[in-house]
Amino acid sequence: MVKRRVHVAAAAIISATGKDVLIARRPSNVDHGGLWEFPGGKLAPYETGLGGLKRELHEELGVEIRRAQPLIRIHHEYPDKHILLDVWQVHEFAGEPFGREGQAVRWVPMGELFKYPFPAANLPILRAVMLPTEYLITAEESDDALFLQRLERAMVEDGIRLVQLRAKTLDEPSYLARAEQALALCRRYSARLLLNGEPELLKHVNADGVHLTSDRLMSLERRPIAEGKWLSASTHDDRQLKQAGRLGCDFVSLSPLRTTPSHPEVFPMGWHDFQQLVERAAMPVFALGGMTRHDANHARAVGAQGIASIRDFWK
Ligand SMILES: Nc1nc2c([nH]c(=O)n2[C@@H]2O[C@H](COP(=O)(O)OP(=O)(O)OP(=O)(O)O)[C@@H](O)[C@H]2O)c(=O)[nH]1
Ligand SMILES: [Mg+2]
Repeated sequence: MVKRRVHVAAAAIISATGKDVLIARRPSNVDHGGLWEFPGGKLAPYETGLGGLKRELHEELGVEIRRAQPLIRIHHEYPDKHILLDVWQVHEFAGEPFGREGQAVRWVPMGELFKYPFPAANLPILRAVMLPTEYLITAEESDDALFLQRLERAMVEDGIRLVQLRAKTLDEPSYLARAEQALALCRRYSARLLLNGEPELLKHVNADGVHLTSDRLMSLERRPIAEGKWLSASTHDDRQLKQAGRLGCDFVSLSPLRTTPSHPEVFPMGWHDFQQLVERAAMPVFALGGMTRHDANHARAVGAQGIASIRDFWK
């Protein structure tokens, strides 16, 4: 059977406070009826993603998009069709959204999205909505006080809300002690903290998740931590991205985009190859390797969640 290919544009509409997202319930008589969704619909052959989305949001909700940014593109195989979900984050709109087709419409705090039943293709979208555009990877720092001072600066001045504690030069007791302190600081700023290392570290420090090295990623047969915690991993190629998909990683970094002083011997992939890899990834992907905040918009334009960096946030 040759499957139908359907291109759908959908919107994660963000409230003015930045805290809530608008979802709608699909009528019971259609495909995936009764499930919740991000408003949108099928594109006509002549439409672009954003063009079609503007029409759909007008038809379904009575709103006009003022400012939108690509969020994530998902390819998903349903039994009867191949679907491309082209999802945009809408930051500004005109009009008061209501269910013009009689559908229920609701503003939901981002952290509560997981409580609603969505179609199977939507899981990566939920993750993307909850994740920020910037992922801070901490630098090696021998002094705990200086470490905490730099981490706090990044949260206060750069607005960092997602942190990976990478400290390869510390032994385990020192790492765990630093992790406790970093976690307390992250909690004050509502930032999430992932531990870089073995999944078992979570038994000692109740952080938000774990980041796996690519070697560790490839050695695992199943997701090593519960669904309630975030699982991320370092990836460098298609094979590792596929493995991340199999394990159910919530997001990954993909590197090296550019050459960096830390890995001068590694050949960089550049934006073209990066875009091709991201297009087939099953989860949000952060671009890593010589990235700065100035690259974030471009990273989003080629399908990434945003950028990950050590140096740009560590001052
Ligand atoms: N709009 C939307 N569709 C989704 C989402 N997730 C998902 O799997 N889909 C699927 O993508 C397809 C979109 O179709 P749709 O019913 O919204 O299309 P439409 O607004 O153009 O309606 P129509 O074809 O009935 O006129 C459906 O098969 C739907 O189940 C989502 O979050 N939002
Ligand atoms: Mg629709």
